[in-house]
Amino acid sequence: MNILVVDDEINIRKTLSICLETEGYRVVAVSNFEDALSEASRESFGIAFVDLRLGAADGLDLIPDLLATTPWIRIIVITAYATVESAVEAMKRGATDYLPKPFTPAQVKLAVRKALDMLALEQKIVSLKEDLGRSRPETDFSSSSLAMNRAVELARSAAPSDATLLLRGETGTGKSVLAKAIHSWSSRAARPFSVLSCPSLSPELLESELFGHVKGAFTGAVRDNPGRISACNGGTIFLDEIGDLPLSLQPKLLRFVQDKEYERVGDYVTRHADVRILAATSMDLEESVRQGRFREDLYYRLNVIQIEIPPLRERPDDAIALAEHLLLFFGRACHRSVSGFTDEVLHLFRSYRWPGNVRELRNVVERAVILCRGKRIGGEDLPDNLRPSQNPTVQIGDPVSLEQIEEAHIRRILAGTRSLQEAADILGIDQATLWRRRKQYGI
Ligand SMILES: Nc1ncnc2c1ncn2[C@@H]1O[C@H](COP(=O)(O)OP(=O)(O)OP(=O)(O)O)[C@@H](O)[C@H]1O
Repeated sequence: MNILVVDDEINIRKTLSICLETEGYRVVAVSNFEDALSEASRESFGIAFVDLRLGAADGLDLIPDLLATTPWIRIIVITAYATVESAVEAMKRGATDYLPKPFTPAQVKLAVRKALDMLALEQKIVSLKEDLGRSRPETDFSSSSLAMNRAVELARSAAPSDATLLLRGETGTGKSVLAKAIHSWSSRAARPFSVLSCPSLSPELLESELFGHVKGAFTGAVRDNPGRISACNGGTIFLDEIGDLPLSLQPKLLRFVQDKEYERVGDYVTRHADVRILAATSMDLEESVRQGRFREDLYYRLNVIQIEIPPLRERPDDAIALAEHLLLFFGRACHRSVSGFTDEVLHLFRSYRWPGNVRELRNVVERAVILCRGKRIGGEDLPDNLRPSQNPTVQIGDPVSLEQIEEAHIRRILAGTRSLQEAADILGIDQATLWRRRKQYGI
């Protein structure tokens, strides 16, 4: 945790620095308004102690400027001229606490603790909101597959280090949930975890989302954006489908991975942030390196430890165990008392290729729970593509939308091909487009 101290009295700067550093915080102490803003634009601070009288300047004016640069910062105002009015005004402008001079080390520590508790609570609320929004079944990593157990073991052993990890596996195998678990098993667990999906944004937006931008950097940049890296200081960023990171952005990410340094778009100030990078890919990254679409030096930096999640079709017992786990969750969520699957369904689950892996299984179980009218889920509750003997309901010329034709076609091609690259080649689209279609149709 970095703490900024802004006070024109050298003794206060020294005392506060000593007091906070003995508690293990990194402190940057400055004497004036300009230095405070310049430090805040260079580094990410969690807390700032701001004196209300900074020579001729008014510390109150610094509060909105600091918050504009670092929206999550907790500002504790300190002054020898404590009045109710100045305290109220400071709070109105966004300060979180008020410390009258002279103060004791115990008061300082208490104020910091309060600010940190509040920060932690806010982060927890954000992550709980995300979980609620997704209403996700609990992740279940138990497996009877040797390869899957090896992957989870490796993830657990590598979690406490700061090493960059590359998670590999087909779409829907659980790379994102494993990345989140790795973060929760690391010492960064109490700090933010952020996910950025590389194919989901244009190169320009991806750069500004990740590294931030300054006001006026491009059309539409109406205010400063600190970026995910800055907001995640002390935490972890998960870069999904890293193979789709545009070539133009790769040197910037490489520099950040190596030196933890970067610049916001439209800015020349070099910033530093302590963020662990986890990356994932469902592509053949080595092929992308050979074709010059992915930098070799970045590939090696990201690939310090590689964790391979096997596809679901290679672990049929897991498909059954996960299906039962998901059935419990969706049964409860949909208020249905469905007790299990018929033997026919269990057989289909074991033999099906699961091109969309756990994501597809999850969708299949959720749909079946909603449609099921009996006690157990039967073949009639499954989508047609799981029952190869059945005639597909969607055929060219049927009165259906183009989307339905597209979905059925993609499903059939995926079921008959050995790799995503092969499927993409047959469909005549690139892997990023195929990835977006699979997300769209839940395959
Ligand atoms: N072990 C698991 N237990 C429970 N649910 C899981 C598990 N693994 C994956 N899922 C569920 O499957 C879905 C897909 O998982 P996830 O998004 O992590 O896959 P992914 O490999 O990152 O996919 P993509 O490459 O498309 O981003 C999610 O809904 C997730 O909750």
